[in-house]
Amino acid sequence: MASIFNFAPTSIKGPKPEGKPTLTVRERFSALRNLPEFLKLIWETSPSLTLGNVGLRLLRAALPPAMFYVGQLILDGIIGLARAPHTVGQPSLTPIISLVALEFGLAILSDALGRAVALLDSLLGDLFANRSSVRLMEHAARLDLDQFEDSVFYDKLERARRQTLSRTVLMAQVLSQAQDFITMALLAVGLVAFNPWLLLLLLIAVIPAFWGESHFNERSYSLVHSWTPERRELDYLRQTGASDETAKEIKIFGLSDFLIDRFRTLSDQFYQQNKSLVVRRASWGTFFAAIGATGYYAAYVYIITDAVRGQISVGQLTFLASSFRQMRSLLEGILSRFSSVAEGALYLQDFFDFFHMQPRIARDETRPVRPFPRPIRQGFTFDNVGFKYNNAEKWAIRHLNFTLEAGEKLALVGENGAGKTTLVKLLSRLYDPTEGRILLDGYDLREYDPAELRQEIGVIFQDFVRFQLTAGQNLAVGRIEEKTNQARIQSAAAQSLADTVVKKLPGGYEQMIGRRFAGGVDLSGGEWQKIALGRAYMRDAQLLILDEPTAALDARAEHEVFQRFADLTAGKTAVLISHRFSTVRMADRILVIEHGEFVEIGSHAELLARGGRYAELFQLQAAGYR
Ligand SMILES: Nc1ncnc2c1ncn2[C@@H]1O[C@H](COP(=O)(O)OP(=O)(O)OP(=O)(O)O)[C@@H](O)[C@H]1O
Repeated sequence: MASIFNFAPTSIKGPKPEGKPTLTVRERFSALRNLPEFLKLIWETSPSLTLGNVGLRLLRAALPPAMFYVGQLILDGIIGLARAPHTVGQPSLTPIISLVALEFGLAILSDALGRAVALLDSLLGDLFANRSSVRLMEHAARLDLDQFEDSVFYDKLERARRQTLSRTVLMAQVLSQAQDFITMALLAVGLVAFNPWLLLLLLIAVIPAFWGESHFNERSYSLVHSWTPERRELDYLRQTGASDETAKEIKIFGLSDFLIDRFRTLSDQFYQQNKSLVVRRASWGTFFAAIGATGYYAAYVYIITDAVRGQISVGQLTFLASSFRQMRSLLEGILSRFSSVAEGALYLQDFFDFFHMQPRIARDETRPVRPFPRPIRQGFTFDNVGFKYNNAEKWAIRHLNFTLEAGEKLALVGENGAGKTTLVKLLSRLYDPTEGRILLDGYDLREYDPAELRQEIGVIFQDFVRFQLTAGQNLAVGRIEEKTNQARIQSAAAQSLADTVVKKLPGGYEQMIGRRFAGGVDLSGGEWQKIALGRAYMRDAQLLILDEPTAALDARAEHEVFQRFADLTAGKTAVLISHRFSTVRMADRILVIEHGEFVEIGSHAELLARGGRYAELFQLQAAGYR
């Protein structure tokens, strides 16, 4: 992942090439195939709002030609009256007044419809954005942990996230496109009846503007696309530079200038590249618009000539001129919108790409799942297990063979980076082994439903999450279905010593903890750890895993926690990771790993007697206390 602390040669130094290689026209068109799926999503968001929106737009599409036609009738009527011989008597104005009233009615209707469509657009857009965000969160929750650890994934997630809001614009564009098409077709009927060549002239005149729009939209998409990692980094810098979690270290180490410089450099580079693009776009846009105007005025002169020669009436002249003007702007709008719709469809590709990513660790729907053993009889057997992280060169774990017996308390010992946490992640199927397999009661872990497996496992990681929630909710996350079960929350708190922490909080279990939200109270590292430990007791799991659960606890609290742990987990299987041998020695057996490989296993006494690696590490730590 791109990091601000990693100024590798890959970081941007000089100007970045502007985006990916240019997309071909075919690629641009083929992105349009995403539209039906997109429209389906809009429909599913709210069938009634979608129907209402389309219906009103259809009605509105027919209004401009109707109004122009009424305008023509009014003008011709007036001229007819003016030319009529006055001897016949006072001519009646009633038909003309009725026509004006009709045009007035149509004008009011058109305005009301426009506002109603805008209203429905915004309501539907809001619903769509909310629904997309929910789907995004749901889908992200299904994906595997290693997908989250991949920067390509983050880029996709980022692009999809940015899509949820801007897609509502695309929705309005697609619908407006259809509406304008209908208006244009109706106007074209009148124009073709007069002279089909004029329609052709109009089309040719707007093609350069269309091409220009389409070209620059594609360049702008490429620029934004290729800048995704840097934009993510910009967000990261903005967040890191000003957040409650980082303020302490940023002040102590005086990092703000460093972060701001990096932000400034990156944002300036993006600004410069974007500026050069928008300036070119504006210049070419002006030129192409002038070509469009030339076509329009050529046709206008042609129509005027016909009117002067008396081949068409003045009413027809205004009808044609208005139709022509309207068609030109409609056509320009349609064509330029077409390219932004095509651009939007390109972005949709990113949106759908994210949704098409599938987790690998999921229940195999084609095979019946093996029911989870209750109770576990034999335990978990590591059968030559090896694991390599994505994009990692070396094995994190290799050739691991041992059995975690049902009901035993196993401690994992090894130096930093030995592979202890990785082993635990494999046990809880956050990852699957790269080679070998893990058996539960003799069957591959993959044969069980991962969701059921995780229900039976309670893990507290060393980097547990400090949720900005109330104290009670922070405990309840261990079993969120029980969030209203106060008795259970309190009993879990008592077991993990978290009750002593909660007692001191002004709001007790209702107290918001963490500093992010109003009224929040922060806790010390050890106090947070007691709360996190409580999560393990909230869970009624058969296997409990504590990954350095006591590192931040004082000596007395640690001793007490483990005294209780032994009692509370009687009959359950437990795995403990700790660097403190006072804790480790309480386990039934201790597994020592080094560089991801098995070194030895046995009870504290056995391992000491053996005089191997464990004995050496133990003596080393004991010497420190002497
Ligand atoms: N998400 C990851 N992606 C790539 N490599 C990783 C990842 N997590 C851990 N590693 C690497 O895998 C190896 C084992 O890491 P692991 O976290 O299992 O060690 P550990 O024994 O728990 O260490 P510690 O005592 O420091 O917590 C290390 O070399 C580490 O750099």
